[in-house]
Amino acid sequence: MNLPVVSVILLVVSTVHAFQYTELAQYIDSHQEEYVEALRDWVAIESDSSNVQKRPELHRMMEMTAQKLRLMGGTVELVDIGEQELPDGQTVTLPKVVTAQFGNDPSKVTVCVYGHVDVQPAKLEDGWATEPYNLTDINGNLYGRGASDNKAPVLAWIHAVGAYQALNMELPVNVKYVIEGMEETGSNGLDAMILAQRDTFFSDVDYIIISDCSWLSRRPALTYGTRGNCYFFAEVEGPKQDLHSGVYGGTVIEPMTDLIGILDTMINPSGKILIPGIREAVAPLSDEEWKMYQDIEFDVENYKSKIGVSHLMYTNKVDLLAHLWRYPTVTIHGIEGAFSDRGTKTVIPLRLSLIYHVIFLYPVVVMLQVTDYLHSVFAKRKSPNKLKVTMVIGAKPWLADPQQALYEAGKAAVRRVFDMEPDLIREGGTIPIAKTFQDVTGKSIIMMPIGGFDDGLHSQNEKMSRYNYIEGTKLFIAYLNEVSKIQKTSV
Ligand SMILES: C[C@H](N)C(=O)N[C@@H](Cc1c[nH]cn1)C(=O)O
Repeated sequence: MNLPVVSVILLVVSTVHAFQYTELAQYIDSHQEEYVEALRDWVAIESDSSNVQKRPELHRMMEMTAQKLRLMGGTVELVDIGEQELPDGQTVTLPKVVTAQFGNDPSKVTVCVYGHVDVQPAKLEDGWATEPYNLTDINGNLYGRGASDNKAPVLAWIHAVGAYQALNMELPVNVKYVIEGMEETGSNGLDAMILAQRDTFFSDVDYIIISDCSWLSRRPALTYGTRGNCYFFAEVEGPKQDLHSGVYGGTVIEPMTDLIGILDTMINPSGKILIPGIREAVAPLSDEEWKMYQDIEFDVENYKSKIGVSHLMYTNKVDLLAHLWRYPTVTIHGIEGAFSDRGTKTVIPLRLSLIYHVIFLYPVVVMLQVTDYLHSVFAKRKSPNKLKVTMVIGAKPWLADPQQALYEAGKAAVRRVFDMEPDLIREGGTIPIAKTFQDVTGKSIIMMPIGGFDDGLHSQNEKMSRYNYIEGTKLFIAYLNEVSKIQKTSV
């Protein structure tokens, strides 16, 4: 006689646990304007971590982030990570790291979402069509510095948890956040914080999720590798002051000539790195990788037109992707101290610094190889000037196995939201902290980008499309559900 009652109870239980994706997705769609306003508020903060003058803005950004999470009822901390030493020996306070926690049910999977709210520099006069710190919606694209890198993705992760809360739905996993303000300068201070909190904040974390990269095409992607990068200054110092080029030119061995001379020995016009030991340290592309790259959606013509060039270093897709994702290169960023204004100043600058990147694998190897090489090339010039080479950022590469359950969950979430299979890709940029997360916590990482292929990260007119922002939020909602299904021991 009791039978019907039991079956009713079972029915109720299964309804409560069903994933109500449709309701959550509708909630996201109907709160779209609110999310755009939240992004507008964040983009308005000039949280440029590379400019110490902007440090108060960065502190404000961290406080705003913490406050948003506090208002959602999270357990939030602003973790002091100490000071940053500047090249001139002065020190400035590092922006605090925001940690937050939603749920602590030991029977559930715990994910930790990492993101950053600092940005690269931007000025209208650099060629932006709109004010970089005033989010501007043009045809469904939200233009503003940091919109895609990485403010909208961080907000999307916050909205994802907020949607579950607003609909009174239980979160399928415990969610932690680590949000920092120094990613764009190499995540200063974060390694030490992760190490210090390994057995506390990170002790129950099962998986780490990072959404700080972009799709390669219009097809959603999951990212399983990032390049590392080493940032150098090579300074050549000559006469004790700038010199009139007519009065002294021809007698002086110029710092600029020395600097350009050594610059020309680092990489040849075909992209071959001339610094010994750098290219050779990277394994050749395997047959399996070749096949994977071949299957990836990547339109070379589209890529050329996106960046506005008629020719690239390589013509076929696989070579291009391999040189974008896994082979090292040298990129030159600037010469500090040189005359750069309009006009015809005739002066020999006394001191110049070459600012460049060697995008590669392990910073320690690169630092030694590059420093030794440049000094040896410089020595051959027999110049009386002085060369000083300094590596100011050494960010490690990261690589994961995309066969893991974590990626299967990612594929299922992409299928749910976009009704297609994601591309499995690598990223040419660096997430400086990814390798530390992997090494210190021993946990698996997935990178789940929502940025578009044409977002213009670090460039003029950076944007995030409404489509990617809103559908990306749905993707995170779906992912929380998919990742909750992984057995806690399975990786
Ligand atoms: C991929 C990520 N959004 C990013 O842009 N990372 C930076 C990290 C950085 C900055 N300086 C050194 N590393 C990048 O790859 O440039």
